[in-house]
Amino acid sequence: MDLALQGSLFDEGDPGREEPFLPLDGTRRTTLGAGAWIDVLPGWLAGADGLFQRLATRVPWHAERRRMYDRTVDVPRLLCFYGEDDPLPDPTLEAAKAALNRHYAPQLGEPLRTTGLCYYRDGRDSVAWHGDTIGRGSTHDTIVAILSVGAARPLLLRPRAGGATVRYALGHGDLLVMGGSCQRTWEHSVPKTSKPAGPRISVQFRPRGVR
Ligand SMILES: O=C(O)CCC(=O)C(=O)O
Ligand SMILES: [Fe+2]
Repeated sequence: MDLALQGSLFDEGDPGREEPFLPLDGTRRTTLGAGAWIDVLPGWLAGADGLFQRLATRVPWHAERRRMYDRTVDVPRLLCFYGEDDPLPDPTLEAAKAALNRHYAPQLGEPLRTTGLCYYRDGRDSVAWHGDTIGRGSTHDTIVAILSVGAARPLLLRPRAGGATVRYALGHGDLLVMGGSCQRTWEHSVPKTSKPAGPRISVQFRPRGVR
């Protein structure tokens, strides 16, 4: 049973209302090595049912196909990308970005500007091992902040140089921030699962020129 969808029956979500965010000085930082770190704040967004429901129904999700070697394959998740000048599809995302920037922009030296959305319909949807290395993530330290709503799915991280994989179960309303060299010295993935998994939406905030 999908608790996110079930909960949303009771919380229609008022788009004008800002859901409460926990203060970001409550994040717990884990140093991964090679200059990479992760900040985690479970339950950052309380009452995330409304946001899940609004994004699921109002975002113009689209499927993509990508060329892989000699064939074209379906990207196994739905996508929608908002550039830095695009209005976001929900005021709670504007509030999330503003809160992240109050906390992270001083240490990053620039604000998070773009918003990528991924919709994982069920356990067959996934993202393969990668770093966000299109653009400056391949050469410079940066920050990618992820707000996860809906069903819990594990986000895995592994060092490019080889070594143990670390696993974070990202639940409804949780925040995970990848920082430092994480995009170029580590990779991350959300693996497929054969266990029943409800829908999950991942919201990624990135600075200009990182993708
Ligand atoms: O699902 C997630 O939270 C991760 C998505 C991701 O890594 C990406 O879109 O680059
Ligand atoms: Fe990524």
